[in-house]
Amino acid sequence: MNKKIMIIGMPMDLGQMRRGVDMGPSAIRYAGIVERLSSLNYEVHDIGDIHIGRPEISIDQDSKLRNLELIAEKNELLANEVHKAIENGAFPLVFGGDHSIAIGTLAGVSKHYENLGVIWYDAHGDLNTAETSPSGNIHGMPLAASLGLGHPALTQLGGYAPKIKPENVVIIGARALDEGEKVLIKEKGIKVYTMHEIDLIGMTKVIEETIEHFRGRTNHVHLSLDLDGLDPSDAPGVGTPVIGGISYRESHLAMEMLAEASIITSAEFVEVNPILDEKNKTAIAAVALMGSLFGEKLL
Ligand SMILES: NC(=[NH2+])NCCC[C@H](N)C(=O)O
Ligand SMILES: [Mn+2]
Ligand SMILES: [Mn+2]
Repeated sequence: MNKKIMIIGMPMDLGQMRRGVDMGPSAIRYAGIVERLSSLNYEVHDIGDIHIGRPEISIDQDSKLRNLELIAEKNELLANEVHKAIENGAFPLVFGGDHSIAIGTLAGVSKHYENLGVIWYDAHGDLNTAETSPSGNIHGMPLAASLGLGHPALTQLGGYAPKIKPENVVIIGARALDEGEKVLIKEKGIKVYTMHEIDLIGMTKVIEETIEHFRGRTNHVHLSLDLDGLDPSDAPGVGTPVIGGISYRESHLAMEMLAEASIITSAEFVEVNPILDEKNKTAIAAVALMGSLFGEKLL
């Protein structure tokens, strides 16, 4: 694994309606991420947070694409930082913020790799567009936008689209999909491990198959880990919890197996909301998972 890590905080909360997710990057830092990765002999650079400057009163109450312009503008800044990190030979590690930031992260990463793979670890598909979204919240749209579907302000971020191809995407942990998302998954043939498959074959097989899926296709895989992919009992500090999720243990194993395969070349950990959390439990879980992703072992 790349021994140089660039941490980028993205305190975005405009992609959804619940306050507090802008404090996610602080909560993750408070849980000791820099010390954790440094102790694994990484050279860790923390560039701090991208400036979001959220207005106190949401300007866009009834939109089908709430806060579109601001989200696009701020994600452009994130894309530039992610791009710079890779240019400097570092592994970009982004802390959210709501999941709309994946639009910026992927715009920065995919510039470098023609066949970027993506693991979308999430209770949700985040495959909505303005037409299919039940909420108008852009954090439910980043995977669609990165595939080139949706409003041009999102799909054309960085000046090109699409960022990724449907055959290079693997969704893990899905258990809450909107009707339009189900149609899209079938239409595009996106590989999805729902909770049903995880229960049935186990996380070991799910990750083995995922690694196998990327082998020969690409050497660069981005991990977009939404903490709501985990069960709310293990990660209560998220804005859109869904019961019946992946356990902390299964997630830990998944990260260890990905570390062993050394296929992950960029990552983001999103949707940590310390206001909704219990004693920073969700950020602490995120930090432990990152430890495993970067090769931490007990013995
Ligand atoms: N990144 C997330 N937590 N997304 C939740 C999305 C929920 C729902 N599918 C929506 O579009 O509003
Ligand atoms: Mn989610
Ligand atoms: Mn998500």
